[in-house]
Amino acid sequence: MAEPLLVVEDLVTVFETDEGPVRAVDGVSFEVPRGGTLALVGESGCGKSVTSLSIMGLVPEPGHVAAGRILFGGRDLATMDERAMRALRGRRISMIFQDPSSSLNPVYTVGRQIEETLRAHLAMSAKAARARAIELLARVGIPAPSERIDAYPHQLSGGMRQRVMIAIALACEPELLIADEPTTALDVTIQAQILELLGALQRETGTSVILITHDLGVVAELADEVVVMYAGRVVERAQKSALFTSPRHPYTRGLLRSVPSSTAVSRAARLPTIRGVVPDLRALPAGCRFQDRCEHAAPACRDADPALVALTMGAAPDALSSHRVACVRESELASGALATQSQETGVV
Ligand SMILES: Nc1ncnc2c1ncn2[C@@H]1O[C@H](COP(=O)(O)OP(=O)(O)OP(=O)(O)O)[C@@H](O)[C@H]1O
Repeated sequence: MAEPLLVVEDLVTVFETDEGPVRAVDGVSFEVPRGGTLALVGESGCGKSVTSLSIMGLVPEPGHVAAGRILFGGRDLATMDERAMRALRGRRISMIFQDPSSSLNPVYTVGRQIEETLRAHLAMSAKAARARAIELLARVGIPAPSERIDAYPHQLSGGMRQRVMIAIALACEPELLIADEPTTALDVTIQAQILELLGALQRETGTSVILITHDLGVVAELADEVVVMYAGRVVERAQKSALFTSPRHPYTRGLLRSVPSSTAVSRAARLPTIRGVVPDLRALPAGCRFQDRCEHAAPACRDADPALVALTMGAAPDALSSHRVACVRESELASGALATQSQETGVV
């Protein structure tokens, strides 16, 4: 198998707060294949954004990467100094955020902002950068790009601003694009257009993508592999089709309970509400972090925080090595031993 572009290994990111340390990301591991799209999903506060900020070297104070490795092109980003990170950011790794209004500078034209990215990393002349910026605006579907290049962000719609952000992110043809809820701030028709654009650009450029989302419709549309996070940990990881057709962790089952199959996921399929609340990261229960919300919780679930392990039974052969789940009752659930209880009570 080809070497992955990015390997995140046992990543721990901690915020040192007045109430004590908060392990926002606690032993997270995954790989991003070249040209592939990995989705990070989970409820608000589970650590998706902190994971991506850790990769970018942008964890805000009082946070820091406390352990683990983030291997990219043979180098560990977790220990890289800020100067080296700055050379990578925007060049080899880019990020688009949820709200383009807060990422674009309101006092500069969009053209200037694209040109600055190009010139900072690619040693281009002003003239060449302007020509390339117009090309990029055209590529992301902005009409009349040679006029819009001189527009200020407030003169563009939200969807157009997000297209500009995508143009900036892809300006230097990065190997990895991190898209953090890229369509959440947009209305539904524009969301579909932006997703289509992201998919098309990815196919065209071969850029690897980490997609952070609450939206299972977005996952169904763009992801190859899915990492499900809960309270700072990965609870399940699988190829998209395996995850949608045979989710194994009770939390993933809960998230997907109203979703019949990957092909039938509607664009509006947001994460449904699961009873109970996410535990306070400063006062986690002993054992599995999901136990208080899990209908299958048993005394064994309090013994230890379950490790993420490859499935032992019932997985499609080609998914065996990649479908992993962190639940001590996984094989009972898979064998159907707990199915009756599940049918009686409704899943999670
Ligand atoms: N600046 C901060 N100070 C202290 N704790 C923080 C800070 N930022 C994040 N955290 C902690 O990290 C946890 C994970 O946050 P993160 O933003 O990664 O969640 P998320 O899954 O991306 O949520 P959302 O979908 O709402 O963006 C939070 O629940 C919080 O406990």
